[in-house]
This record gives sequence, C-alpha cells and structure tokens, in this order.
Amino acid sequence: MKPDTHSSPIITVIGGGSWATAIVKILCENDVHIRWWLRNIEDVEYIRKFGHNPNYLSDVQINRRKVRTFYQLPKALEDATHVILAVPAAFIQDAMKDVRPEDLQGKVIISAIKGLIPNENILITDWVESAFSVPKGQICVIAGPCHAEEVALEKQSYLTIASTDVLQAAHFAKMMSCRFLQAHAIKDIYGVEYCAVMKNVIALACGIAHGLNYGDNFQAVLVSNSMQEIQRFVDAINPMQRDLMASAYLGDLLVTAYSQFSRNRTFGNMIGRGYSVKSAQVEMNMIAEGYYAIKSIFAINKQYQVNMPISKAVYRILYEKASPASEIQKLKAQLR
Ligand SMILES: NC(=O)c1ccc[n+]([C@@H]2O[C@H](COP(=O)([O-])OP(=O)(O)OC[C@H]3O[C@@H](n4cnc5c(N)ncnc54)[C@H](O)[C@@H]3O)[C@@H](O)[C@H]2O)c1
Ligand SMILES: O=P(O)(O)OC[C@H](O)CO
Repeated sequence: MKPDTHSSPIITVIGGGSWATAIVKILCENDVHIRWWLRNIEDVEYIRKFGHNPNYLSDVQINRRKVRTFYQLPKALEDATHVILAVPAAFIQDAMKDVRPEDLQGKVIISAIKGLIPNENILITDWVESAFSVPKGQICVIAGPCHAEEVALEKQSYLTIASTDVLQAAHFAKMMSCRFLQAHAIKDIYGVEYCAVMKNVIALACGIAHGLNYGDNFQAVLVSNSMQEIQRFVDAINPMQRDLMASAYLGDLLVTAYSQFSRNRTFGNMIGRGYSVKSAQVEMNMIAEGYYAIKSIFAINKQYQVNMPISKAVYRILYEKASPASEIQKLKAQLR
C-alpha cells in the first residue's frame, strides 16, 4: 500500500457497529484518509481480506485503498487530525481505556454517540473535555435523523454537525457531505446532544405501546406529548433560544419513533410484547441506547424535577419491573 499523502484530513473512526460502518462509507466518498478501529482482531482481519464488516451492514463495500483498519487504538490515532467516536455510550470508556490525553492533543474530536456516560450521567462531549483535556471548541457532535441502514442504501439523508465553534462544525460538515448526504453546521451542541438522548427514550415508549397493540392514533399523541416533554427537559437543563422543529431535534425524534430500522423502537416493541429486558437484549445484535440513557435521565432529573411522565413510565418498566400495560394505561390519562 502507498503511504498516505498528508495534505488531506486523516480521520480515525472508533467503533465496529452499524453507525461506524456507515460513517466510514460516507467518508470514503470524500478526499480524506480513514483509520478505522474495531475492538475484535478477527473483524479487522476480515475487513482487510474481504472489504466488508462481517457483523454490521455487511453489504457495504469498504474502499480498502482509503481505509486502514486497526485493533490497537493508540496506533489508529497516531497521525489523525479528526477522531470520530461511534461506540455505544455504555462501552466508550472501556474502548478508550488505553488512550491518553496526549493521544488526542491538537485533534478535533467528534461524537457520533447518542447517549450519556453511565453512572457519571454526563454528556459525551463533557466527558471528552474533562477526561482528555480537549478544549470545547475542538469538539463536535454528529446529530440529525439518519439511520445507518439507509446510508448503506445511499438513500438521501441529512446530518447536523454541532460545535461551540461553528466554523469547526462547518469544516467537518463538508467532510461528511456527499452525493447522498447533506450536512450543515449549528452551535447548539448541548441541545442536540440532550435531544438525541431523549428521543431514544421516547422511541422505547413508542415501541412498548406498539407491542401492546396501540395504533397510529395513540402514537401520534404520544410523540407530540414527547416533544413537549423533551422541550421542558432541555429548557430546564440548558436554557437557550433554539428551534426544536429543526431536523436535528424533531426530525431525529420522528425517524426513531417511526422507522422499522430503529433499535430503540424494536427493543421497546419486544418489551411491550412481554420479553424481559435480558431476553430482548439477547435477541438484538444491536444496542438500544435508550435503555442505558433513561437511568441517567432519571438521575439527572432528580435535581431538575421536570414533569416527564413518558420517561418515568419507561424507567419504571425497564428498571422497576412495572407492567408495561399498566404504565401505558396510567399514561393514557395524562396525554392530551
Ligand atoms: N445505527 C444508527 O443508525 C445510528 C445513527 C446515529 C447515531 N447512532 C449512535 O451510534 C452509536 C453506536 O451505535 P451503533 O448503531 O453503531 O451500534 P450497533 O447497535 O449497530 O452495534 C453495537 C456496537 O456495540 C458494540 N458492543 C456491543 N457490546 C459491546 C461490549 N460489551 N463492549 C464493547 N462494545 C460492545 C459492538 O461492537 C458494536 O460496535 C450509538 O450511540 C448510537 O446511538 C447510531
Ligand atoms: O433509531 P435508533 O434507535 O436505531 O437510533 C439511531 C439513530 O439515533 C437515528 O438517528
């Protein structure tokens, strides 16, 4: 393989799941070099040999002239200019355990994660800032309604890149834009992160209701009440002028709540149909972020005391073994 010419950005993607695979595919469309870290050496070797991820989006053809795969993360970071985190929040600390602040120095760090650090109950960008001393202006978030499965099919998609340094976000948005995807930049990094976490919880509620045989009429009311619940929560935790009707907020909620591809909705649907949490997790090869997130949201809200009946019902079902049927029954009276 020829050595890279270092005039183009060098982007390290961390993660071996669907979203990391979709991001690698998007980046392959542009003039960038890609380093891809996966935790399993067998997966790395498989991609090197066959040009496909064996476990997730395995139809996606990986351009092996552009992508170098690694199973040792510090090596994958060595000459990177940008680093994308695409591991579920529950596993990101473990994935990054061998990374030192020096390894990230001077690089732009982009979170593609829609979750919170468990137990610490903090946003991924706050964790990156405190654990690795990365200045906030060098951190971006990938937000917006976008399922990896549709990226794999090259269906027209949109992303929003958020950073307190909007020029940094715009620069990275260009690297993520391609013939089937438009990315644009905004400043509201906290708003999009909290909304992305919350929409996963709401998708669980939609799935639970669907599993209990509630129909479209109920889901429409559930989703509109959810948007109000998200607004109350985000306004309490990070008050600022923002348009929650934009696709990074409302759009992300809609795609998760209604799509056949949604992990969170699928997980919720199984719970509504009577699966235990354990058996639903075993059944899915994928991770429903909302399962972990609701525990953190519940803990955070002890301080803010925002009225969140939908999230509370999801928490009670998943963590207190409350009956899905009776929790949704109770919720019915509170929706308008
Ligand atoms: N899939 C999407 O369409 C999409 C879109 C936007 C954002 N995201 C976000 O991207 C992040 C990654 O999600 P995904 O959809 O790629 O995940 P996924 O469900 O497709 O894959 C699961 C991932 O978790 C990893 N994993 C599973 N168990 C693990 C363990 N015990 N230790 C370490 N890693 C383990 C797997 O290796 C794999 O990388 C999530 O925060 C998700 O919200 C996903
Ligand atoms: O819809 P989910 O639950 O698969 O989550 C994936 C992404 O967050 C959608 O933008």
